[in-house]
Amino acid sequence: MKRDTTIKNDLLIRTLLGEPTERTPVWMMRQAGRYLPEYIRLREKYSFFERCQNPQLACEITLQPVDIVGVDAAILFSDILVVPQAMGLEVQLIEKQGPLLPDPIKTQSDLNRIKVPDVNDTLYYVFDAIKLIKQELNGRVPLIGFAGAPWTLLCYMVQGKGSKTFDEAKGFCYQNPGLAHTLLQMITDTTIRYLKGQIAAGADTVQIFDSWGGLLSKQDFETFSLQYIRQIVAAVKDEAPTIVFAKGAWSSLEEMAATGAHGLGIDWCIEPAMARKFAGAHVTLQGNFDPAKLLSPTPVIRKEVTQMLQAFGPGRHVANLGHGILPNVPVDHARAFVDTVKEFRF
Ligand SMILES: Cc1c2[nH]c(c1CCC(=O)O)Cc1[nH]c(c(CCC(=O)O)c1C)Cc1[nH]c(c(CCC(=O)O)c1C)Cc1[nH]c(c(C)c1CCC(=O)O)C2
Repeated sequence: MKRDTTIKNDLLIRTLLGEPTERTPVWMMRQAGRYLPEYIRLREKYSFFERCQNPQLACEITLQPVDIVGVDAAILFSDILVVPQAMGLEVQLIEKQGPLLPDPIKTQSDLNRIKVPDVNDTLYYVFDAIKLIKQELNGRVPLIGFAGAPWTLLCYMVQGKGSKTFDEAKGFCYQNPGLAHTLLQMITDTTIRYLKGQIAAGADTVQIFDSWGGLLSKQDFETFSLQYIRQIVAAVKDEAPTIVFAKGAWSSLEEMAATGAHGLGIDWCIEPAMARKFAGAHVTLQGNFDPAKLLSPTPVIRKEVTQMLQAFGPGRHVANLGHGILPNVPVDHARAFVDTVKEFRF
């Protein structure tokens, strides 16, 4: 495994690899953007995909939470939906509504419109951003690269927009399993190339976001999600520490640990002790503070974060939220979360 030995604060990498650390590392999913006034100002000037495609802007946004909140890792500013875009689908981001894919995949002829692209032709801007970010980070903290899990990307590529249930996407899988598996394999092949490209450009670790994994039964999670995640983890885990976050899919923690991933993200609906029992001793757990709890008064945040750290116990834990930070969280509440972890010792 390639390892950047110039990183001064490498708590995250050491924790993912199961090495001893002085304290628990901390970062927050979706930490770049949304709740930061410095980000919102940039949003007024540039469209979302302009922010993703311009390496200078992506770099500036990636560094904001490191400078402002003091997290132990940077996560690349981009989006999981740049992959469907690179495969040939149009993706728009509508202010206050979220993603819109005007021509979603419904039939075989829709599938013929997309391809497994050369990532160097289509996603070069992400690799350029990573190179610039690594330079600007100058070894302060590691850089996390990421991609959406094939199942979560299928949800958007078929449904065409966000949804609480993704019932059209699920209906597509149950009515046309052959098409669904062709699409999932195309996304998987693209994602493997994409994550390898991110690691080659300098990402120190990568996370696979399966935000909608919890919509599937345990059996369907294996069929439509985990068998593809397994391929991705197998392809990248020897190049960089790999984290799998499948929100709500706690009933498959044992199977996810068996993929060989270094870290598993969990949400706040499962207790740390239970997650540890399912996942076993040889994987790092990441999570699992309820993002809405960051709306509590800061003394409550401090007390509950301390309880969370004690519940996970020392070692093999990366403190994080159980899902992305909410846009309406005051910055000092995010800072209270981070500071509590950084001050805590077992
Ligand atoms: C499902 C999903 C998406 N994108 C992502 C996921 C998986 C994680 C999760 O479940 O939260 C992942 C993502 N999206 C973004 C990042 C950047 C890095 C980070 O800070 O973690 C990451 C890791 C930026 C973004 N991606 C998006 C924004 C907000 C739009 C804006 O700032 O104009 C940001 C900062 C847009 C986006 N992109 C997506 C949605 C549903 C939306 C709209 C709603 C929202 O704000 O989350 C798809």
